[in-house]
Amino acid sequence: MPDDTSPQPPVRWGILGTGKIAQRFVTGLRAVDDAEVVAVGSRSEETARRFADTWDIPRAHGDYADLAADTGVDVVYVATPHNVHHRATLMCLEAGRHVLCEKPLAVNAAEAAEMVDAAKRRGRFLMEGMWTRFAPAMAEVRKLLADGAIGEVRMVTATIGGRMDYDPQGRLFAPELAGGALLDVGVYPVAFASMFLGEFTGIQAQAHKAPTGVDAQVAMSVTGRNGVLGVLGCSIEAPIPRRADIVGTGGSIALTDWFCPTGFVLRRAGAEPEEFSFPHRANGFEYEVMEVHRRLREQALESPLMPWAESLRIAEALDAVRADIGVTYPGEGG
Ligand SMILES: NC(=O)C1=CN([C@@H]2O[C@H](COP(=O)(O)OP(=O)(O)OC[C@H]3O[C@@H](n4cnc5c(N)ncnc54)[C@H](OP(=O)(O)O)[C@@H]3O)[C@@H](O)[C@H]2O)C=CC1
Ligand SMILES: O=C1CO[C@H](CO)[C@@H](O)[C@@H]1O
Repeated sequence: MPDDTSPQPPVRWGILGTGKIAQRFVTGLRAVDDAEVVAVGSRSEETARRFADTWDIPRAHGDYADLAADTGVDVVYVATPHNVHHRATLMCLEAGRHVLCEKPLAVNAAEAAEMVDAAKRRGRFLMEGMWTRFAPAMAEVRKLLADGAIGEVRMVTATIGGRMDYDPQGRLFAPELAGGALLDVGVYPVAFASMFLGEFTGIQAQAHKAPTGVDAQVAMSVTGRNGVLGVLGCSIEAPIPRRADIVGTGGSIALTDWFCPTGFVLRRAGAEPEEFSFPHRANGFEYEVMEVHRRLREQALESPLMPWAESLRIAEALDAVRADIGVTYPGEGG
C-alpha cells in the first residue's frame, strides 16, 4: 500500500489552443515537479505539431475533439478565445477529462451554468483559471484579513488595462470572439471584488466602445450585501495601472500588479507601513497548476479558492455590466 510519502504519479496535462497564453502556461507548469504535458490540441495538424515540437510534447492532435478523447490526458487547459470556452470545455468534460478553463469561464452566465452542470453530471473537476487567486501573496492577504489586520473591509478598488493594438478581427475587439475589455481584463477586478463583497447586490457601469461595438473601457461601481463597496475599472485602449486597494476600518492593503501579485504594502492604522514580498517560483502560473493538482489528488470536483458558485456569480455580474453598457455578442439576442 502506498503511504503518504510515496511519490505520486504525475498529473498528465493536455493543452487546448496554442496561442500566447498557452505558452506562458506551459512555462509555469514546467516549474511544478509532478506536472507533465503529454498532449496538445489545435485546430490544425500543423500548429499542433509546431507547438508540440517547441515544447517537447509527445502527442499532437490536429483537432480539439481528438485531444478531448485522449485517455492518456487527466486534465485539459482550455486556452482559446472566450467564445470557444463553453464548447471546448463541454467536449472535454463529456469525454471524461478534467478541465481548467481560462477566464472568463464563459461568455455569459447561461453558458457557465451548463459547464458547471456538465462537470457535476460527469463527476469531473472544473475550475475557471483565475490565476490571481493562487499566488502566495494572495494567500497571505487572505490570512491577514482573517486575522483582522485592517479591521472590517469597507471598500475595494481595482483597475487593470493596457493599450492593445486595434484589430477588428482579433480576439480582443471582435464581437464574434466575445472580445471587449470587460471579458478580457474586467473579469479580474470583478473577481477580486467578489472575494470581499460576496454576492453583488448592485452594479452600475459606464463604457466607451470600440468601433466594433465591444467595450474598450469600462468603469464600474459595485455593492455587496455586507455594505462593502467596490470601484473597478478596465481598459484595452489605455495603460491603466494594475493597482488594487483593500480598505478596512483599521487600515489598508495596497497591491501593485495585483492581478498576480508578488507583494503588497500593509498599512495598519497608526503604524509604519509593512512591505511583504513573495517572488514567484516561475511566472505565476505554477500556483494555479499546483491548486489543480491539490484538488485532483483530493478527488474534489471544484476548488474552494475558485468555487463554481463564485464563477457563476462573477458571470452573472459580467452579464449585468454588459446589460448596463449595451454590449451583446452574436447569438445572444438582445
Ligand atoms: N491568465 C492570463 O493572464 C491570461 C489569460 N488569457 C486568456 O486566455 C485565452 C486565450 O488568450 P490568448 O492566448 O491571448 O489568445 P490567442 O489569440 O493568442 O490564442 C488563442 C488560441 O485559441 C485557438 N482558437 C480557437 N478558435 C479560435 C478563433 N476563432 N480565432 C483565434 N484563435 C482561436 C487558437 O489555437 P489553435 O490554432 O491552436 O487552435 C489560438 O492560438 C483567453 O480566454 C484569454 O482571456 C489571455 C492572456 C493572459
Ligand atoms: O488575462 C489577461 C491578462 O492580461 C492581458 C494583457 O496583458 C490580457 O489580454 C489577458 O487576457
